[in-house]
Amino acid sequence: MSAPTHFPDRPQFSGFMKPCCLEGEVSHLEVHGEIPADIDGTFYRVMPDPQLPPFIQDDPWFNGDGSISAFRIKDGKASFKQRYVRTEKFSREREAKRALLGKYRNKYTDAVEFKVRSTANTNIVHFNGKLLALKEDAPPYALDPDTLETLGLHTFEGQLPSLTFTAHPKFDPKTGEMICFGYEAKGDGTPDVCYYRVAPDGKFLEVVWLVAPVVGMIHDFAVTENFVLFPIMPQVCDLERLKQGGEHWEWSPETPFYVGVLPRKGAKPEDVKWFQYRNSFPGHVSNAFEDALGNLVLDISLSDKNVFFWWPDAQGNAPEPSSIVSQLKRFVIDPNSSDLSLSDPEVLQEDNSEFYRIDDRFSTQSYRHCFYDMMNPALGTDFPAITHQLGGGYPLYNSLGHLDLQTRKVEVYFPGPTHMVQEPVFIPRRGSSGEGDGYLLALVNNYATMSSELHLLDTKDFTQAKAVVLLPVRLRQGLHGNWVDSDDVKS
Ligand SMILES: C=Cc1ccc(O)c(OC)c1
Ligand SMILES: [Fe+2]
Repeated sequence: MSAPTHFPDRPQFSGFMKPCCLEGEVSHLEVHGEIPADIDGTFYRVMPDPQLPPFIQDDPWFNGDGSISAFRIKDGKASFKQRYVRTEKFSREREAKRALLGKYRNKYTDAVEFKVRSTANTNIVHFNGKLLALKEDAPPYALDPDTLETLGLHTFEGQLPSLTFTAHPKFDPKTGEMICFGYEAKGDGTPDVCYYRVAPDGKFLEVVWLVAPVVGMIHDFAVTENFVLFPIMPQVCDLERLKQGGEHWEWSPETPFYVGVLPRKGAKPEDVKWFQYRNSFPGHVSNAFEDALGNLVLDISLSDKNVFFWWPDAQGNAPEPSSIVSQLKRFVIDPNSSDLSLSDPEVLQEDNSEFYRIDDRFSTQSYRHCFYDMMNPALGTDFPAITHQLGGGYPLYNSLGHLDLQTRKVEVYFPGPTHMVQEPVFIPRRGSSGEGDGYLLALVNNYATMSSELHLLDTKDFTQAKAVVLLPVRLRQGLHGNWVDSDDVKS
């Protein structure tokens, strides 16, 4: 197998999606407008960014090496640092000067044998003094929050019982506990789900092993005060297909959307209930909580179509990417019900939206404010001017939304006609405990300058930016990130 010397001429490697391959620091970023003086912390985010050209055909965006960006904000100023996670894959490929890892989550296509295949490219969370770089097929990699240096694979001093760790752990704001799971937890193609809770000091509190009704992707999940919910996408894995060098995932139009419901504490494996709804694609969770009647309220992105269109069904069918719409929907689930079919959810917001973020101090609790990415072409995006630079392989969003779940009013921030937004983070206003009172910060792709920007909004004045911070470089589309306040680091 000869190693390619350049990235392929495909949308996911072109235009704004051309790999960046950059590590470094900028000590003073250019600020337009004003960064409020009370903001003091770091915005960490991760993007898949292949260090070397893949040797397999049409490698999806999701298979790139995890590159961590850290934006430090203090005293109205912003600095920037970026470093790759030194995964086993990254380090061995750097040494070999060529790609060695094959297809997304298919070890049978690798050029060498890996102990851990993680690309650490999906989320970056702060826990117990460390950053954890997450990919749902492996344990976390731990990083130093200041230097972004990789400390190594993190198995919680050997307590981690699962081969896998979700990219979407949840944090209980009252207890500081981290609630997690892994799926395909006993290896590729296994239906085993491992649920676990970790105390703020890193000690495992509880482990429960479950068996899922289908080996499907469980990308995000939801937690309430007394329950956890596991939404399974109808993207299914088959070990024989993997062994033949095929894709890890295949869209299954016959498979329902399952939601597993398990008591959060003290559950036995047989306590899990698998509710089901008609075939649809569950995306990211906004939040979940228990209502006055003890029902579980699950606010989640839902699409009628296969959002991961690059993994088609067995016949090769996939939707036209521009036809895919996801909406924020609300399922109400009675955990004691013996009827396992879910009623139609309520549409909370009509727009095509994803990447919901909340005031995390209200995670697992009843909440009022939801912030998100949305796509509304009528806002004025100049598509003819930017289409050749968009790249592709993922849905795009041109604006930020704020939904008030009490009044159902929506506010929209449109960053400009040549811009697309990445996932935002919410920053509480210092000294204020009011839900949603603070700032929203998002990385923005500017296709006119072919560089990246941070846009900072005050949630009290949502429709215009308080500050726009310019980066001298382009950061390609990323996944998830989190705000780590300086207060949270000290305590
Ligand atoms: C957005 C979802 C998602 C799901 C699985 C992945 O491996 C991933 O990698 C970046 C992203
Ligand atoms: Fe995600």
